[in-house]
Amino acid sequence: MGNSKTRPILITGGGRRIGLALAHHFLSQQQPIIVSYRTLYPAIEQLTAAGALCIQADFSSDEGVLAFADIVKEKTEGLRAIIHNAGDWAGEKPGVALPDVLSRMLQIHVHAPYLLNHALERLLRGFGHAAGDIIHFTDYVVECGSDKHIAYAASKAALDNMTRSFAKKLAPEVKVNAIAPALILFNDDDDAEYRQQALNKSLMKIAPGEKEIIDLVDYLLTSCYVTGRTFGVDGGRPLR
Ligand SMILES: NC(=O)C1=CN([C@@H]2O[C@H](COP(=O)(O)OP(=O)(O)OC[C@H]3O[C@@H](n4cnc5c(N)ncnc54)[C@H](OP(=O)(O)O)[C@@H]3O)[C@@H](O)[C@H]2O)C=CC1
Ligand SMILES: Nc1nc2c(c(=O)[nH]1)N=C([C@H](O)[C@@H](O)CO)CN2
Repeated sequence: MGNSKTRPILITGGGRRIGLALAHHFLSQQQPIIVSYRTLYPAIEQLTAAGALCIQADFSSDEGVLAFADIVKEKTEGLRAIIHNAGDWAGEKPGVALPDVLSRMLQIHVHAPYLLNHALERLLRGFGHAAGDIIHFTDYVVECGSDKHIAYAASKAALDNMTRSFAKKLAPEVKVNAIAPALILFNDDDDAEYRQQALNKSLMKIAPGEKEIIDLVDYLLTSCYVTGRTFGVDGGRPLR
């Protein structure tokens, strides 16, 4: 049976930022990866050249999610882990229809992980105790809500709850955990005022970057016991 190093890790949304950093991290460890991407960035071509299996997928419809799952099942007999990184930070804004925001947030943060976990469960099982992992990327706002990203926070809260449901369903072969970040990375269009305000919201007052997430993912993958848990990576923001 495939050992953990031969079974690929699936990363959704691996074309940029945290997903891309995770992809490079695992490639540097000779860990095979499968990456879903929506936009064909040059980084995707670089990952392909480095040996990653990159599959184009748009999760904005259930059909797109399931079609991606079918391709994954054609390409591999097993998976070491699924890392649900793909996400969309949309707020309620004038001119944007509320049903569209809610539907978009639920689609990427709930429909996609829910359908992929069910469709790919077979690939995670059959390799022994705690031999498979699912990691959901939620958000610190699951704890406290967000007045400007209501649908986003609600969708991430649903994903947080699914962490415990899938942990019950898949144990002990597969562990299921969530990582709940607060500010990790700024976006390029974040201006200086926003950046200072955001930094001041945590005790640690930094945007730590992707390594903070990578190190926790590595820990979760090495554990044989931790499941059904959410790990805040938030710089002490709840204590502010
Ligand atoms: N960055 C941060 O500070 C924080 C991040 N998080 C969470 O961590 C995860 C990674 O964050 P970050 O790297 O900043 O994310 P980004 O927003 O930079 O990238 C998200 C990725 O998801 C992909 N994606 C979005 N919607 C879809 C879709 N409908 N179908 C397919 N792919 C899609 C994007 O593809 P494309 O590039 O083609 O659009 C992109 O590759 C996310 O789940 C996020 O919610 C949580 C809190 C803080
Ligand atoms: N898909 C994304 N989700 C989130 C992002 C992002 O850039 N892409 N950014 C954040 C913010 O950093 C927020 O945590 C700051 O308080 C949240 N989610």
